[in-house]
Order: sequence, then C-alpha cells, then structure tokens
Amino acid sequence: MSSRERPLDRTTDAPGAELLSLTGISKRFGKVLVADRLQLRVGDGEAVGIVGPNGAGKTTLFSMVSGDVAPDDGEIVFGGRTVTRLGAAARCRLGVGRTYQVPRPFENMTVFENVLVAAQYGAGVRGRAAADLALAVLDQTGLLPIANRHAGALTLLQRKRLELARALGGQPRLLLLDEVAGGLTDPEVEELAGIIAALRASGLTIVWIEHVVHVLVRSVDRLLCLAGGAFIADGSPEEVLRDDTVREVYLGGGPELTAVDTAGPGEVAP
Ligand SMILES: Nc1ncnc2c1ncn2[C@@H]1O[C@H](COP(=O)(O)OP(=O)(O)OP(=O)(O)O)[C@@H](O)[C@H]1O
Repeated sequence: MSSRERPLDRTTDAPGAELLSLTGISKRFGKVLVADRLQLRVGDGEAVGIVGPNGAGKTTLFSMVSGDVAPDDGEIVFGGRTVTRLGAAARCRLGVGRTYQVPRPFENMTVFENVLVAAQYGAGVRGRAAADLALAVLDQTGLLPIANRHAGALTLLQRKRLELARALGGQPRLLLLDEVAGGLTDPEVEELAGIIAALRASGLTIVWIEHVVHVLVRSVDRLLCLAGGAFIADGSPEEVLRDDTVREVYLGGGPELTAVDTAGPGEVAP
C-alpha cells in the first residue's frame, strides 16, 4: 500500500462519483486553437474513448490533465480538488497516470528498474513495498519474464507494455492512454486490449485516445470525438460512429460504420 498521502482514496468516494472534470478549458498554440472552452466529465470507474483527426488536440488535452501543459483558461478538478495550477509530479501523486505516444523509458535501466522508479516517485512507496508493487505491475502487464532486460533492447510491443507499466507503477486512479495500440500487429493489439480490459474490470478509470477504432469501441463505455478544439460527439461508441459529422471529419464518409462493423481486425484511418 502506498505510504503517500491519499486524500482521494477510492474507498472514500461514492461509486460512480465524478473523478475528473474539465470546465471551459481553452488552449492555443500560436494561431492554432486546440481547445475551445472544452467541457468534460469522467465518472469514477468509467472507461472513455477519444477519437479525432490528426492534430485535433487530443494529446494536448491529456497534457493539460496530467499537468504537462497549462491551459490558457478554464478549470480542471480531479477527485474533488482543483488541480489546474498543480504541476505534473503533484498530479501524478494524486493519482493521474498517463502514457506517452512515443515511449521514452530509461534505456539503460532494466524493465524492473523503470517500473520501480515509477513506484517510488509516482506512487511514493519505498523499499520492499516499491519492489512488490513493481513486480505486481510487471505481472499484470506480462513483462515479468523480461524484467531484467534493458529497456533499450525492447521490441515496440514490449516498449508499449513498459509505457503502460510505468504509468501503473504510479498507482493511478485515472489512467490516460495515448495511442497504446498504434503500430502493433492485430494479435499484439488483442493482447494489449486484454490487459486493458482487466484494468477496467478492476475499477480503474480509463480515458483512451486511439486511432485503432475497432479495439477502442469494444473497450469503452463512452466515446467522444474531438475536432477543431471541441467535442463534436459524446455518447455510446455505436452512436458516435454513426454520427454524420464524426463520419465526415474523422472517418472520411464511406458506408455506415457501426461498432459491429468495427469488431474485426484492421485500423480505421482518420
Ligand atoms: N508544444 C507545442 N507547441 C506548439 N504547437 C503544438 C504543441 N503541441 C502541440 N502543438 C500543435 O497543436 C495541435 C494539436 O496537437 P496534438 O498533438 O494535441 O493533436 P492530436 O489530436 O493528439 O494529434 P494526433 O492524432 O496526430 O496525435 C497540432 O497542430 C500540433 O502541431
């Protein structure tokens, strides 16, 4: 168990309570408006998917939730606490975990050491408890057999798993997944989806940005589409993928695409 202060302990919240809320979040990079008064509510234990065209601002949204990028305007509340002006390390300690599109592990450290660092500095656990947490996460993510391998020697799938393991090492209450399935083969995507399904079943709150739509739609309760700095759709995966505007701006038109149609392997390109 983490020795860090746990003001947001899961057990103190009512089931289904709101875990994350974004109100009036705006962000501009020069002339590019990537967030235009965004509103988002995520319930405790919910699994939410986000799709949208390239450059829509999806990763920037995660960066604003994780504290890597400051919004120009608006408020972010996590676990009942306003975190808008808190830095990334503080938010991580409160339970915000994220993966990055391009994994950047400590290449000269082993897989175990990488997750141990996350347990120590993210979750704030020490000694034997940190080692036990790291080993549990490696087991959960299928990395135990290669725990002693240097991160620099990993395949793409293994790097993606390590990215997930590093996020889990911080014992998050909210897990932000940024394109963890991109670049993987279909069997690899299935393996990763299995791990994420188990995390979801454990009650972890998940927000997942993904272009591999067929795996996303069967992994989430709710799907949102971000385009032009705004959410243009929010609903069940089936509803959102049938939405005319979503189809036009993200899926590029074409025959009606439902969650059933997307259940098979293959990537739906934006
Ligand atoms: N630090 C930054 N400085 C300047 N511009 C940035 C910065 N970060 C992102 N951008 C720009 O903001 C826009 C949104 O980028 P972002 O990476 O959030 O989009 P995205 O929806 O995640 O795209 P993709 O699906 O391709 O990953 C892009 O035009 C990008 O070039």
